[in-house]
Amino acid sequence: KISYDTFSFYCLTPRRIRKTMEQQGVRGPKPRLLIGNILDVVGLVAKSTANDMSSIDHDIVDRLLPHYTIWTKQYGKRFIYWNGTEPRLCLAETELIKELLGKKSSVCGRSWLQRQGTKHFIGKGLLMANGEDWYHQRHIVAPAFMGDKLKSYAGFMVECTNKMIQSMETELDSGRTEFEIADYMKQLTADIISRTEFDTDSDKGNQIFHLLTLLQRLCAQASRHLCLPGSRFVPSKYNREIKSLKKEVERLLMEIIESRKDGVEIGRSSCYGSDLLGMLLNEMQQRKNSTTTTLNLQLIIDECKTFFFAGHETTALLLTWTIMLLATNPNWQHMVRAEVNQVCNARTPSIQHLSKLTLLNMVINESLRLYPPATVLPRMALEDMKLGDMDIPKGLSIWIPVLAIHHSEELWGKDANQFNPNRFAAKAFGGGRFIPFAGGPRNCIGQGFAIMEAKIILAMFLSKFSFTISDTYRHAPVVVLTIQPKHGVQVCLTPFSS
Ligand code: HEM
Repeated sequence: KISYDTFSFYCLTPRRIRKTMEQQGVRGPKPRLLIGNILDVVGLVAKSTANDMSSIDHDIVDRLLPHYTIWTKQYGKRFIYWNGTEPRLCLAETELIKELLGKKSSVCGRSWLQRQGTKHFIGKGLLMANGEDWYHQRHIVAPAFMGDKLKSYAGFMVECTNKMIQSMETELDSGRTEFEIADYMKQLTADIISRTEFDTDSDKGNQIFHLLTLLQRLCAQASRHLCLPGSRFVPSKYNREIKSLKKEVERLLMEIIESRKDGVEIGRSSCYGSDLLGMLLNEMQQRKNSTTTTLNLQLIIDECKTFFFAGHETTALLLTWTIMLLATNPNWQHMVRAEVNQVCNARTPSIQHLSKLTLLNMVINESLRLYPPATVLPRMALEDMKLGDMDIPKGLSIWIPVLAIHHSEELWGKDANQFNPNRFAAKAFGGGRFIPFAGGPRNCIGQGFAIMEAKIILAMFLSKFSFTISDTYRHAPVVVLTIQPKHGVQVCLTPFSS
C-alpha cells in the first residue's frame, strides 16, 4: 500500500494532472524525472541575479522571475512548470485570479509540498492551515487585528518608533550620517510585533527572530530537498540542522507561554491577556473539555511562529523599499513630509491623523506595487473545480505571479515600471490587479495592522529626518521568499532639529 501510494503521489497523480491540462491546451517546459524544472528555475535566477543592477531601475521582473518571462513568452499567459513532482499552473489573468481568490477560495489551500517544506518553520499555524482547521484558526485570531483592538496598538507603535529615532539621533550626534535602513526597520517591526501581540521583551523577541530567520533560509531550500521520495526522513545535515533550530525556537516560545500560565495559576492575573497570545491561551483553556477544539499547545506554538514571522519581515520590507523610493524621489519626499506636517502639526501621529495622510497612502501603495514583499501567491486545488473556462483537477498547484502582474504594462500602462504614486490618486485597484495582501477570505489578516504601522513609522521618520540615497547603495533586489535588498539600503540622514 505504501509503495503504491508513493508511486501514485510521485508519478500517477502528476501525470493525470498534466494530461488533463494538456487536453485543454495548457503546456509548459519539459520536466525532468523527479526534479521537474527546479534546476531550470534555479539556474535562470542565479544568472539573472548574479550582478547588481546598473542603476536604480524598478524594471525587476526579468531579474527576479526570469523563468516566468521566458515561459510566458513561449507558452502564453497560462503555462505549467514542475516544482519537483508538483505541477504548477502559472496564472496571470486578472479575472481568473479574482475568481480563484474569491469564489473559489473554499476549495483551494496549501499544497503538500508547501506544508511539508514549512513544517518545522511555522508548522500548522494559520498561514499553512487548510479547510476546517483554517476556518477555526482564522476565527480565533481575527479579533486581534480588528476595530478597537487594532487601534489600541497605535501607542506601542509610536513608542517603539520613538525609541528607534532616538537611537538614530544619538548616532547622528556622534558624527554618523549613513544608516542601513533595512536592519533598523527589521528591528523596529520585530519590537512592535513582540510588544503588541506577545507582550515580550525585545531580547527574547530578538532571539526568536534570529532563529526563525535561520530556519526560514533553510526551509526556503525545501523544494530541492523534498522532491526525492522519503528524503525528509533521512538524518542528513540539512534535516538535523532544521530540527535543532526548531527545538530551540520552541523552547523560547514555551518559556513565554509558561510565564503567562504561571501568572494565572498563582493568581497574579485572572486571564491570559488580551493580546494574540492571550487570546489563543484563553481559547485553549475555555475549550479544554470540548471534543471539537483543534487548539493545543503545539498549535499555539505554531501560531506564535507564524505571527512572529508573517508580522515583521513583510512590513519591514515595505518600509525599507518605501524609504529607498522616497530617498530617490526627493519631490515626493518633500510633498509627503509637507502633508504629514500639516496633518499632524508637530504632534505624534494618532489614529485620527492616519486616514488624512492621503499622499502617504498613495506612496505606500505604489511601493507595494513595485516591490510587493510576497512575489507569488501559491494555492492548490483541494477538489476538482472549474475556473473560468478551465477544468482544474484536484492536486494542481496554482501560482499567481504577483510581481509580474504589478509590473504589467498591459494592466498599468507604459509607465508600469516607474515610481508614480499618482496612479493611486483617483481610484483603488482591486480585482486581481493590485494584490500585495492577496484577496478574498484568505487575504492577509495583518493588512490593517501593517498599513497602520507603516503610516505611523513613515510619518514620524519623515518629520524628523530628511534623507538621500547614499553613494554606497547598490540596487540588487533578490527573492528569499520575500523581495529583499541584497546589500541593504543605505541612506544619509539629516535631522531637522539641526
Ligand atoms: C506589508 C506587510 C504585509 C504584506 C505585504 C503581507 C502579505 C500577505 C500575503 C500576500 C498573504 C497571503 C499569502 C497567501 O495566501 O499565500 C498574507 C497572509 C497572512 N499574513 Fe500578511 N502581509 C503583511 C503583514 C502582515 C502582518 C503585520 C501580519 C501579522 C501581524 C501578517 C500575518 C499574516 C497571516 C497570519 C497570513 C495568513 C492568513 C491566512 O491564511 O488566513 N501579515 N500576508
